[in-house]
Amino acid sequence: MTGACLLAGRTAALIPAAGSGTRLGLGPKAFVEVAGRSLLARSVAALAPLVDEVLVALPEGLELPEDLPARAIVGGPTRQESVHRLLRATSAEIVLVHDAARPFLPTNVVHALLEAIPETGAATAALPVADTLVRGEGGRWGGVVPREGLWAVQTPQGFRRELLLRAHQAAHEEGFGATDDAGLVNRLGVPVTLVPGDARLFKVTAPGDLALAHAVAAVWDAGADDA
Ligand SMILES: Nc1ccn([C@@H]2O[C@H](COP(=O)(O)OP(=O)(O)OP(=O)(O)O)[C@@H](O)[C@H]2O)c(=O)n1
Ligand SMILES: C[C@](O)(CO)[C@H](O)COP(=O)(O)O
Repeated sequence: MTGACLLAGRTAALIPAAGSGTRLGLGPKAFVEVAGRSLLARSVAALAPLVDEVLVALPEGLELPEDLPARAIVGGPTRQESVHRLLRATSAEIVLVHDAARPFLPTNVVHALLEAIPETGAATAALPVADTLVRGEGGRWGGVVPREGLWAVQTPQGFRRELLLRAHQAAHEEGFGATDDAGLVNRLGVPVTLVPGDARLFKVTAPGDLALAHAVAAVWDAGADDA
């Protein structure tokens, strides 16, 4: 439990995996396989050795494969609600929230995140934006958005559980929706530390991402996470 030892208290990995995978179009996405292993199995395998427990939110009616070292709960209608339920299902002091849909998680990113959490109680993996950004207006170039200072946010995201639970409860009561958990915490006025992510941590979202995932798996599965 190398990573967990950096922090006092128990650490849990919370994996929202209850999505329907509409954009990918192959059924519940967490169960889609890349080179013989599901996205969920890959995410669980990356985190289990680094934390005290792994909790997974699944679509209603689906079960966790027996060989995965994790505990399952039923997820909610949105990613935010799935994470809220996961938070209420653990008593760990530190939580790492990681999309099942990001199957290639390098160990060094988890270690960097665990080291960063004590600073403010919240940290996320993210990458500086490297492409030119433009606003699209009716399918046409609507003007450049300066990319200086812009980061693309990934998971995992790490928090003191009490802080993230407070952020989720506030959002829930106010009917506020966000696309990630760090955004909910920052909304409370708490700074979120940005930790360098990794290009291989891309989210499998659309069919084209699956081809990329197969290519990464060929290298990843041969040489662990320093591929
Ligand atoms: N109600 C939901 C929706 C999403 N997720 C999870 O949140 C992560 C990121 O979501 P996304 O990539 O959008 O997955 P889906 O919701 O399955 O995709 P889509 O929007 O194409 O249906 C995924 O691991 C997904 O399983 C979840 O736990 N509960
Ligand atoms: C949480 C996330 O992966 C960070 O980039 C992202 O916001 C999830 O977005 P989605 O539209 O729910 O896939």
